[in-house]
Amino acid sequence: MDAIEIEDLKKVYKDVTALGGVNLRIKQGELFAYLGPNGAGKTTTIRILTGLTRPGSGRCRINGFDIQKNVRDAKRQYGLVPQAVNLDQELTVAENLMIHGRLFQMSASAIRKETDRLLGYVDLKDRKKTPVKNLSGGMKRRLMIARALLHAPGVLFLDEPTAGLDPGIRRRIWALIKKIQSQGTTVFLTTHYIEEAEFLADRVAFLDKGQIVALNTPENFMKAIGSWAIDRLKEDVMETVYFKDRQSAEAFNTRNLALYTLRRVNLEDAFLSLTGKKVGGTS
Ligand SMILES: Nc1ncnc2c1ncn2[C@@H]1O[C@H](COP(=O)(O)OP(=O)(O)OP(=O)(O)O)[C@@H](O)[C@H]1O
Repeated sequence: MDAIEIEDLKKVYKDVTALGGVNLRIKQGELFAYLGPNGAGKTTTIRILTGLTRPGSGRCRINGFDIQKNVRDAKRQYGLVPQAVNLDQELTVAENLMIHGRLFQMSASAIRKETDRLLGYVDLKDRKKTPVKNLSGGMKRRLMIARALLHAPGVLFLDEPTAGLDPGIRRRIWALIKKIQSQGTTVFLTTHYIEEAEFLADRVAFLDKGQIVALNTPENFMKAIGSWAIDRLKEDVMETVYFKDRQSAEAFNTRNLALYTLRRVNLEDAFLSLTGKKVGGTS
C-alpha cells in the first residue's frame, strides 16, 4: 500500500480549472515535492487530500483510507502544516499543542509527554510557556510542524513550509524536514522554491495549470539536460547552454563572450528547459 494515492483528481472553480486530472502515488517514507508556480493547483491538491475541499471528481487515499468515504480514519493518518500561520497567538506554545492533542482525543499526560519530546525535536524547548505572538516567523513554523506531528501521523503535509522565511531559517527548516523523513514519516511538500525541491526531495512533480507536466527524481531531471552549464550574455540576452560533462563545457568557445559562467546543472535548468521559458541546448 502506498502512503498517498491520487486517482484522476479534478477540481473546477467556476471558470478556473484548478486541477485537470492528477494521478500520483507516493511511497511510504518518501519525501515528495510538488513544485509549481503560483496558481498551479498545489494548495488545492493539499486541501483535497486533507479533506478541507471537496474534489470535483477523482479519489484520494491516505494510508489506504479514502478521504471522502472514511474521513475520520483518513484524518488520523496525516498532519498538516498549512501555508498561513493558524496558531492561537494569545496562547502559549504548550497550550497550542494541548488544544491540538485534545482534538485528537489524546490524554493530557500523553500530550504533555509528546510536547516535551517534540519541542526538543524542533528546538523550542525553552519556549514552552511563551505566548505564540512573541515567537519569530521561523519559530512559529517549527511549532506548526511540532503540532502537526503531535498525534504521530505517518504522513506530513507541508504547504510552502519556508515561504517568507529568510535563507538561514529556511535551511534550518530543511534540516528538520529531512530529520522527520529519516524517522520514517512520508512527507508531501509544496513549494515554488526550486532549490528546496532539489535539496529535499526523493521525487519531484512539476505542476502547471492543474496538470503534472513532469515527474522524476531531481537527479534524473538534471541528467536529462546535461551535467554542466554555461550561462552566457549574447546580444544583451542571457542564455544557457548545457553539456554532458565538464570537459565538453570547457571546450566550448567562450572567447567572444563579454560575460559567462561555468557551473553545475541544477533543477531550475530542468524546469526552465521543460517549460521552455529559457533558451538552452545540449551539446
Ligand atoms: N476557493 C476558490 N475559489 C475560486 N478559485 C480558486 C479557489 N481556490 C483556488 N482557486 C483558483 O484555483 C487555481 C489554483 O489555486 P491554488 O491555490 O491551488 O494554487 P497554488 O499552486 O497553491 O498557488 P500558490 O503558490 O499561489 O499558493 C488558481 O487559479 C486559484 O485562483
